[in-house]
Amino acid sequence: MTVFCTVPIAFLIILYSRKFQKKISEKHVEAKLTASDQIQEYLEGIKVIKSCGLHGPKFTGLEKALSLMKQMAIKLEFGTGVFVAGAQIVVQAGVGLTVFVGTYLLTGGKIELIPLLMFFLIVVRIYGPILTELTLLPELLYMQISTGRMRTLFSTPIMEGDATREIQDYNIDLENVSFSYTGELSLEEGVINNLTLSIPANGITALVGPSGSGKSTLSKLIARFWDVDRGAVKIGGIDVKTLDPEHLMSYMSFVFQDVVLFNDTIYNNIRIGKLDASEEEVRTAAQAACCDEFVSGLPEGYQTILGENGSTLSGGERQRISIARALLKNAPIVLLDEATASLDPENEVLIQQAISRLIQGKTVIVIAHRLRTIAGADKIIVLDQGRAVEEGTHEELLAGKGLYEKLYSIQQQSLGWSV
Ligand SMILES: Nc1ncnc2c1ncn2[C@@H]1O[C@H](COP(=O)(O)OP(=O)(O)OP(=O)(O)O)[C@@H](O)[C@H]1O
Repeated sequence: MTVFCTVPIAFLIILYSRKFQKKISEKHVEAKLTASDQIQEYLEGIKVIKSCGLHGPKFTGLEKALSLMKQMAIKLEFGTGVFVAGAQIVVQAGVGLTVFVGTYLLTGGKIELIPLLMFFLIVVRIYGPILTELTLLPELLYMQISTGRMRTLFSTPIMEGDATREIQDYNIDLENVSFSYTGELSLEEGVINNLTLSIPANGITALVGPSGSGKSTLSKLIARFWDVDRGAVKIGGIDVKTLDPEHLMSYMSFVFQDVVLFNDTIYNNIRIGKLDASEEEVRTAAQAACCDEFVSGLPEGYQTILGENGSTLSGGERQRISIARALLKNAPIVLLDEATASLDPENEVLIQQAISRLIQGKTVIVIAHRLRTIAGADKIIVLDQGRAVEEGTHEELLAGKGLYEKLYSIQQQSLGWSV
């Protein structure tokens, strides 16, 4: 009798558990597909950002969200691992306990063999979907959160501002600027903290400081890659928040370490600096940036198609192309992120020559890593944990015996610190 009751119940449970399992898998696949579509869309957005580094950073708020998503992914991956391992232990212990109790009851004559086997079958069948669900639960949760964030991200209005207001002078002032990548300043120390400083027009201002002190972030806030959380960045007295990012960009050239090159001809890669430039202008810029010689040596010359992000060129050559672009653009403000990677002496000399042509008569902000290269700067600002801790010329700062002097001595001793 017991067998007759147990068998149909067992079949019903098996059937139901299969449906249940299938439902979970379908839900999982659906979530995964939605996420991958969004990721695809997101990556497209990132490509836009990269190109906007040259033309206009309207979408660079996306980059901020990317880093948030990265941090979240790391935390969730870790959490998922711990959770899944815990869930597996609990479920497997449950199966073990069932077998133990069943065997005990069988040997005590309190249950027959066939109902027991049926019971085991049911247990195994039920535990399967439970385990699957527990395993997938964190992943589903993760996808729900990340798709939610992506939705917010894509619905974020792009930066706007006046596209006609002319900047008359290029003094740059930061007034009590605070910024954090998470946008949660009240909860944590920002990357830039209540920073007030001024960068004079028509001179070279170097930003120095230990790694992570906020040099790159500061230069990108000036270019309105991101909006400050508190305070204001002003150029010629105009708050950059009120300016259209693309319009603001027309006043700036960038020579960053991570040069963005497109899978296009060298000619077109340089011309991005000024889309209506004539062939002669492109060549002149390339010559001034010490590119002409190596480009002319290539079988296809300026029509050589660069691989993905210029992978066919050396680091120094890529950088010189980005300088040619900046020279062609001829913007009054130049933001320069000095290369940290060691270049061979020949490339280093050529790059220095190209840079000195680029910065002539401009308002220049150099993010300096090797202090000896900025000893001649008009003003050096030393950052530490997002605060300006010292300001002055090279000589003044050395005499001050503060952080600059310390960093300089360390570099002099060639200990290889990146500052
Ligand atoms: N896109 C980002 N998302 C989140 N955090 C970031 C991002 N970019 C930089 N940070 C963080 O902000 C802090 C300041 O970074 P930043 O690159 O401005 O420093 P830096 O002084 O230029 O450093 P380095 O000399 O190493 O280039 C660091 O802690 C860094 O990890």
